[in-house]
Amino acid sequence: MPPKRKAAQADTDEYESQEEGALSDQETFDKLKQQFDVVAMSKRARATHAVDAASFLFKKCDQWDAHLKPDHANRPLWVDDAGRIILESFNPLFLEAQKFLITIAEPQSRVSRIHEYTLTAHSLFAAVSVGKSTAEIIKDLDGFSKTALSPSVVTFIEKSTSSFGKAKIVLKKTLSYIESDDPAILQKLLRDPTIAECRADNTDGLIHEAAPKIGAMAIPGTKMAAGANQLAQPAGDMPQPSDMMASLREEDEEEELAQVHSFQIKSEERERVVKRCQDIGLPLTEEYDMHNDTVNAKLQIDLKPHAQIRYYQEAALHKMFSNSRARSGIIVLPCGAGKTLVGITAACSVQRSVIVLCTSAMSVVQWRAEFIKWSNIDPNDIAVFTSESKGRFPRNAGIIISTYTMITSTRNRSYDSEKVMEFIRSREWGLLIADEVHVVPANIFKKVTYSIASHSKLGLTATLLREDDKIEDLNFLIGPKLYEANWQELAEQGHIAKVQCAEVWCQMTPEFYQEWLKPSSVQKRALLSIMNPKKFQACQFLIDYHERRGDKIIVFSDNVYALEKYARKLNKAYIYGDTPQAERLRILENFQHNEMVNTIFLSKIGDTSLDLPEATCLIQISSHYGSRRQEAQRLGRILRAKRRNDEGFNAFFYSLVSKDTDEMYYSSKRQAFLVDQGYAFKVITRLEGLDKRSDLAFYTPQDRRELLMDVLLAKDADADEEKIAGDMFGSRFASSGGKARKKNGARRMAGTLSELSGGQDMAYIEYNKSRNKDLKTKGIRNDFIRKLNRGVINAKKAANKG
Ligand SMILES: Nc1ncnc2c1ncn2[C@@H]1O[C@H](COP(=O)(O)OP(=O)(O)OP(=O)(O)O)[C@@H](O)[C@H]1O
Repeated sequence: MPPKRKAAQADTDEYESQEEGALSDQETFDKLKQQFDVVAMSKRARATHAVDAASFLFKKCDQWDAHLKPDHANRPLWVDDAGRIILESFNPLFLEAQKFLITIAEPQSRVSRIHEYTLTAHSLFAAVSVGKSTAEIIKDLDGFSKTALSPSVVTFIEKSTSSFGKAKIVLKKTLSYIESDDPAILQKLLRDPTIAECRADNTDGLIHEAAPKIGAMAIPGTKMAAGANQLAQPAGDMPQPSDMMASLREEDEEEELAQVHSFQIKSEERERVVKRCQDIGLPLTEEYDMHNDTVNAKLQIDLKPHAQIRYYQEAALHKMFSNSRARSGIIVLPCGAGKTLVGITAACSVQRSVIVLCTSAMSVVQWRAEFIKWSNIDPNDIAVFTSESKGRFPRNAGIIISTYTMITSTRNRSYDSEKVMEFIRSREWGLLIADEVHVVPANIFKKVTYSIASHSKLGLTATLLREDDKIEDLNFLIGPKLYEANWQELAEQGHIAKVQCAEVWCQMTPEFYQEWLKPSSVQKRALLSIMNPKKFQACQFLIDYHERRGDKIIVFSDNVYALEKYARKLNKAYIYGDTPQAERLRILENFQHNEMVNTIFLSKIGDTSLDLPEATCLIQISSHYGSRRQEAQRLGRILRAKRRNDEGFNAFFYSLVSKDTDEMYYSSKRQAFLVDQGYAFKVITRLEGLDKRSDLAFYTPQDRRELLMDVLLAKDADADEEKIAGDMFGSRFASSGGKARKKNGARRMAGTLSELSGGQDMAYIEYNKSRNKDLKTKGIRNDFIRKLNRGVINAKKAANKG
């Protein structure tokens, strides 16, 4: 038997001998998995020790005392027996250890001096998928660790990694197969009732065929690509002719004999199979050997010579493309760090048809423009599939950019849309790029993977965060997390802006707090906290301050009642779900180009559905509940600031909270992710000079009383979070009782109070006209800006047509 087969046989024997005790192995694996689930541990701890939720994290770890290595001070890691890893960022070996940990573990928290990681089955799965062997992982982890690794950690690593890579999920002519070079593995899988149920045919046998050859590759835009030829083996190491013939013959023999075995599964059951395989400890890899794909046409695309990808983009792409194959998975980079270019480079590496899915039609336009900016693709080869444009590409290979909604919504599909969908369904795609993948609900993504037969998938996101624990699903639907960048590091290097985060505590005024303390509905209390006059003044004060500094400011309010009140009173333009498209565009374009429009107010429509221009200051006045994802996403709006490389430049992120109300609790919950990314939230309890400003709104007791009356007269529904029609992403965390606002429905009675009290509120009347209308009627004053805006609109129209 030739060596390779012998090895395969040995593997099988080993596997089968393990299988004799399969039940206990499985049990051990499950137990270990449970043991290593820190989230579940913390939930359990909370349930059993209701007093506090954190002390269990600081329990004494016996093994640390017993096995502290003599030179522990030089080593940067603590690894406890549950797989939690603490990394000292001040240790000389920090950078090396960090590089290693990013590959094998999940970053949990990266505050300035101490970073925390966790070993999970997924992270180890990802580590092996990028070429780390079990022995290497254990050796390096032990090498960096101050103590000897506990046996449970070693067993967990061994168990999680040993079965990895034994079976793959592959696509052939748009059909899905489970493939392995060891038939025993497939037989074992087929003995599992869930997997057997998902099999596409009823036969017992397997399909046998010759194994494909493996090629070599370089990622475009990297140094390696630039000198790919020179990187071939140096002449001294080249085998001599006689050796070469012998090795070629050997290769030939192996090629003749190397076989792969497979069985077909139902495409619609793909996720179930992937999940089941993971659960039984035989995770499937999804790899695409594009260089040997002779079925799908090659796409003519390469990066333009000026495109030089940055080191972290290259690191992320290497995780995807080592081994000359494309491996499916998720790349996590902060907003503004250049996820689009990562996606485009991946497309240039795969060089087969690509489908890109975005969350909004605006992003579709952006992606198209970026493809043209960074690559030499013929623009005709890029088709856009949105409600306005139903393009297909003319040649055999091309790119389609669309939205999740277009691909998944089946209701009222037009004839043209159905034709494009047929076009998409009937072909194989080399790469599926899923943008903003963390906001896509799992059921939507399941529909996507069912409609689109893609050989590889790349998920792009800034945060793998969801409040509903559904993030795990992405592991089955796309693949493991391949790379996650360190936000602070990128900020230090000027790739994203440095941000000063502050929580501003606003005292409730006595009259507002008195009402707040009364037994009233949750909604009323929420409105009282948001409309607290001191908060209003703080907002006005900060806007003034930052406008004077030349900042562009976005004020976020999830509550539309407050949004309108604040924006109108301060004479600023605002956008919420019901703002017509043309008005939205006009406001955003003015914000971008018009020096007179430096502040805009946005509802949560700004989180996912708008292409927001760059801002340098964010102020949150109301945010429902503790969504860490939304907080991170909003911070991302200012990370792109172009002035980030100016000496001492900082962007600003303020959260205004009414003191001693529920807002304080939610605010700290929301900050958790950013704190873990190393952002320090300063608490500002007093804004210097605010009390002396008689020009601020609600300065007089009379004004404040009138505002209070107004709030008390408001309906409870006014406190509900906005629900945005057709927004499949943003509404996941909406309050269940929230009702969609009808178009122009809930406009509150302007000037009610003056009418009720019989008094005249001059200030209120003066500012009560909407700045939105102002922008519309007066239009844009500056000729240059007008031209520019016309250009932008025309370009967008042209892009949509294309
Ligand atoms: N390697 C690079 N060289 C030069 N410019 C780059 C590079 N990578 C990204 N950029 C630029 O950085 C900016 C931000 O990139 P991009 O919009 O892709 O970020 P992002 O991570 O997708 O952000 P968001 O999540 O906010 O959409 C863009 O102007 C882009 O052209």
